[in-house]
Amino acid sequence: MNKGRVLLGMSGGVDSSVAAMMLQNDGFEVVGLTFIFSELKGQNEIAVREAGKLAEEIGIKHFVCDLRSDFTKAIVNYFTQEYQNGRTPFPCAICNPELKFKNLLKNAEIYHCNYIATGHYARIKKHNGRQYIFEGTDTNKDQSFFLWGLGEDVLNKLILPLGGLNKTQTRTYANRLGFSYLSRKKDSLGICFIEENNYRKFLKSKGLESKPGYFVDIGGKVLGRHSGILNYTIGQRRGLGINANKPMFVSGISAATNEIVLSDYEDLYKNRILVSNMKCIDIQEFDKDRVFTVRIRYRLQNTPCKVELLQKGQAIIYLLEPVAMVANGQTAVFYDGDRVVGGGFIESSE
Ligand SMILES: Nc1ncnc2c1ncn2[C@@H]1O[C@H](COP(=O)(O)OP(=O)(O)OP(=O)(O)O)[C@@H](O)[C@H]1O
Repeated sequence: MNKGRVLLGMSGGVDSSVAAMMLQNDGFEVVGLTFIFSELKGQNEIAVREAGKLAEEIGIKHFVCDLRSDFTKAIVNYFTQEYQNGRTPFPCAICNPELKFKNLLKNAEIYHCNYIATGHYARIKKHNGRQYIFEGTDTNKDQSFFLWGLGEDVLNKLILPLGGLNKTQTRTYANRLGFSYLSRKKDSLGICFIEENNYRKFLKSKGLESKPGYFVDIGGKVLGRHSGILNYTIGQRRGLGINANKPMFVSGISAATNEIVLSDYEDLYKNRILVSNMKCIDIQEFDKDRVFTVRIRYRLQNTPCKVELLQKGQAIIYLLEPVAMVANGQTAVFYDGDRVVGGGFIESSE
């Protein structure tokens, strides 16, 4: 049975490769598309070559789309700017809606595909008649956190074949179909456009200077010298080079004064977070008395909260239990159980 044509984002990795085979076995005509996002040469060549190889082996068409100049403008510039402003960027939250999925939709028209697909570990389901992202069933691998910015234009066409699998099942699937070389591939880690995950070296290569300044305590008292705000992250304890008689943590970064605020761990706990650029499927859901949960980093647990919408896409999150490690520039993603209801970018916290 032919279920229609689906355009699948193929990175050459095991997840999108298995997604291709699952879709094909499910009766879809699969068309593969590999984006070239970054200037990381070796990585692009591997992605294009590996995806092309699999496409040939399973008999599907495969195309390549060069997005390097858009990626530099939208993602690399945002990334460096955020660090310069003392914030901690989260590039996937911009890349997914603005580049990856937008261009999957655009190319789906070009290649006459009815659907789009990726190998993300998340599910798509209807709730009150509208499509939403839900957590993947494998909580360890769940990638719903990366997909909060997708609108209904994307969700109405998107298929996520791996949402109900765990990573072992994905590898077993590849093995079973005779693609054991795929099952041995390592997971991609860190930021895809940065070599060896060394973001400091990357920022330096983009001309960002580390300007030394002062470590201060919460009251503004000078505690020592730091090597430049680019070199520190919220919650950091190691490598501060401070002689204090108790553990000290980075609790604030100020680009305006070029200061890093150090404090006790308890001072990292926040009760309120201001977010901007909120996106959601149904704004009516955000009744300020309703309890959601919020996640403020990929690997952190969800915390119960209430959300008050403000003007111009801003909102205040009232955390029902205080949370540590809140970094400006990162994303806050709201859940109702395992359903993603929306998200936004963290502006400040107290
Ligand atoms: N360069 C790319 N071109 C097209 N699609 C991509 C590309 N990179 C990632 N994707 C799509 O986004 C999904 C999630 O990307 P992510 O970077 O998280 O990869 P991953 O979990 O390592 O998956 P994979 O094993 O397929 O590389 C991939 O499964 C794939 O469908």
